[in-house]
Amino acid sequence: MSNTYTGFERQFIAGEWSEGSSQRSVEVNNPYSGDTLLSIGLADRADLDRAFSAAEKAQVEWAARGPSERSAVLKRAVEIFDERQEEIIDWLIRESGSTRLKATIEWSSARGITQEAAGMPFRVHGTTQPSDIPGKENRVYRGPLGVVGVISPWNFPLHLSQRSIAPALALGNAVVVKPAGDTPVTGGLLIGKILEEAGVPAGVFNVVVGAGSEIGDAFVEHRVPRLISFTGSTEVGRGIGRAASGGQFIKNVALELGGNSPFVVLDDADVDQAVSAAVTGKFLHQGQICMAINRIIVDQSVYDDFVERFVAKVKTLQVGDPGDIATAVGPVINPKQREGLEEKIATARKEGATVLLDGEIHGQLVPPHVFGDVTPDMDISREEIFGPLVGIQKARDEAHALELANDTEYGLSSAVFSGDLERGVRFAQGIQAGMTHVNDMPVNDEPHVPFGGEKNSGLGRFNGDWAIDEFTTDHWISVQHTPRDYPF
Ligand SMILES: NC(=O)C1=CN([C@@H]2O[C@H](COP(=O)(O)OP(=O)(O)OC[C@H]3O[C@@H](n4cnc5c(N)ncnc54)[C@H](OP(=O)(O)O)[C@@H]3O)[C@@H](O)[C@H]2O)C=CC1
Ligand SMILES: O=C(O)c1ccc(O)c(O)c1
Repeated sequence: MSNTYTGFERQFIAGEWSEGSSQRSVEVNNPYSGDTLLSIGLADRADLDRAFSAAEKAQVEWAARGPSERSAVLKRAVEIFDERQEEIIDWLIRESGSTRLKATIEWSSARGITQEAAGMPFRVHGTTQPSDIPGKENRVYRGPLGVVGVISPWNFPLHLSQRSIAPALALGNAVVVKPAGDTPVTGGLLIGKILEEAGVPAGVFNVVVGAGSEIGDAFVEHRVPRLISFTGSTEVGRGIGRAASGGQFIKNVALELGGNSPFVVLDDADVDQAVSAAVTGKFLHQGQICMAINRIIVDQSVYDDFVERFVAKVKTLQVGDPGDIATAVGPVINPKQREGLEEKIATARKEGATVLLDGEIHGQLVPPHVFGDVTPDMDISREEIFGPLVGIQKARDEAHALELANDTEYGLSSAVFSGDLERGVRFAQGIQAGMTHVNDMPVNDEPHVPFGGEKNSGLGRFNGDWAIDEFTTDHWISVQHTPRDYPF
């Protein structure tokens, strides 16, 4: 393995590391120390055009390569993930404020989807279909879309880019990615270095670092991309969906948006196990996970016992330096997110929630806050928190717990604890969500199972066969073997 990667102050376009052409630049800061990690000149629309043109040109030859060739590049990328594990984890800690535990989980997730994608070139199947027309043979060819545009967020920047990039490339597409402004390295440029080292041809993979507000619309409305794969807020996702389907160049969208995950504890649950799952499912990455617990709903018969044990366990969490292996709760990503959490805390208090646990905020370190006697109409129940805060609601019975769980515009992940697994499954089937975990936390993702949401949590699914569906398309070709009789 060569020395650690350098030269992240540039765009990665057409296989070249080049200065951004925008007049604007962005400083990338360590959310914990405040240190400036790097400054990068942003991409402008001309850079964006160059990236999409390079991708469009390179994609044709890339798609024509045999499945083994495309697979080999992704297998090499997996080896590089292994060789550079500590370097990758260190960047996640410094750029996104990930604790060492979370950064290791994210490294593993991104490696895992890359490994899963390495097998995808051999899993693309066409079909033949019967025909009622004499002499006609119906063939359905499944092939790549062309160029895929990826827009990713700052919370799991490496994995939430790679889980679109790796399958798209494996299936013969080319990719242009726009990472979040807070995490241009782990959200895109680091992937560029890895894929460049792995042998991806020039132009097949491109990274444009630019403000969503400056090039976002141009990115989505561009003539070249056939799909926009977006992960981020529901608010921005709505606009992207409109622009992609309503612009001059219509294209598909895959939207993985906000969540409001309910964590339900039924009257026959193992309370100790439920408490352990709830603490990790809420406070991993300071709650900045789309699947993170957003509402805890506990049957009235075990409410007091759960609250006492939950608060006691949360008090033991170490808040501080994300590089310290003992730290459970690190910094939130930026001052804007911290200010939003301060507002949520004040609103919860004003709306009458009982403060069960709070603490002093220092810089971007927001200690866990727990509120009791929360009602479904409170802001802390209705909006995605995306931070280390949580409200606990009391359910009269199972039916009321399900009513509370579904009282949300979102439907991403969810969880239910019960001493009877099949009762838990029956309850899960009543939850309006893309994912539900029985006797586990809602924070789960595996590279071969469908990941995605319902309602305002988005459109589409990631991983495994679902990614193959997402990043390929069908072309029906009929072959008329014998002359056809026409009425005119
Ligand atoms: N479901 C999930 O996984 C996530 C949900 N969220 C939710 O979103 C909230 C805000 O987080 P935030 O990171 O600001 O999320 P955003 O949705 O604002 O940003 C996500 C990505 O979209 C880009 N973007 C922003 N505006 C546009 C646009 N008009 N066109 C194209 N791309 C655009 C951003 O670029 P840029 O960084 O340059 O603005 C970033 O790369 C969080 O508090 C949380 O509630 C956030 C992250 C992940
Ligand atoms: O959207 C998210 O926050 C998120 C985080 C981690 C994952 O593995 C994932 O699939 C999504």
